[in-house]
Amino acid sequence: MDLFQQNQLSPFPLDDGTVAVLPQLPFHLSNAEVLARLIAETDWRAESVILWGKQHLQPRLTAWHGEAAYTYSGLRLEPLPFTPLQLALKQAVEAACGQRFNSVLLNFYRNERDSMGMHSDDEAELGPQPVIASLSFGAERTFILRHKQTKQTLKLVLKDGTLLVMSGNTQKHWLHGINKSTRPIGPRVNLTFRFLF
Ligand SMILES: O=C(O)CCC(=O)C(=O)O
Ligand SMILES: [Fe+2]
Repeated sequence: MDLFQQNQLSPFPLDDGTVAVLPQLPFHLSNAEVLARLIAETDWRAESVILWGKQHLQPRLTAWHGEAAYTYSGLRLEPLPFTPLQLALKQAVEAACGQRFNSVLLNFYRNERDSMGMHSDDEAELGPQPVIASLSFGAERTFILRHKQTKQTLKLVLKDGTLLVMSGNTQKHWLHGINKSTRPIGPRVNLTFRFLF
């Protein structure tokens, strides 16, 4: 293996989309310290969303930080300013993927019962080819990608410190999500950095 490739994103083979993975984002703090600080310092919210006309509590906690409000599933999230830790993580992610971001959605999966339903991040304010940089800390969870037409399903285990970047037509042709599990799973925090136009 070429040692110089270890700090670079590697493409994950995918039809009709572009996904790349970096197993460990270079950062000056340990993954454990980042996880502990994100859990303790974030103003976590249990948000309700409207699905098929009914109000549901999301099966995870969230926070929205950055420069613009975000609207999805009938929910309008007013942004909080970036914290110093979030800004440092944003800079590390920007350096790794050569893209700028102005917002971040934080997701806190408290245990195996927390999840995220299959969706595309395809809101108009993300532009026609959104670049979404997803950074994970804590327990491993399986990230599922499902093609909207062919139903091809791919699974990727997202480990502590992993950066996954979706770009190109990924949101147009693929859904993604995180399933619940029957096996006990510890806490995980995921940050999805986005650019809102
Ligand atoms: O937790 C994850 O890995 C997925 C997060 C996600 O898809 C999102 O925030 O839109
Ligand atoms: Fe997403």
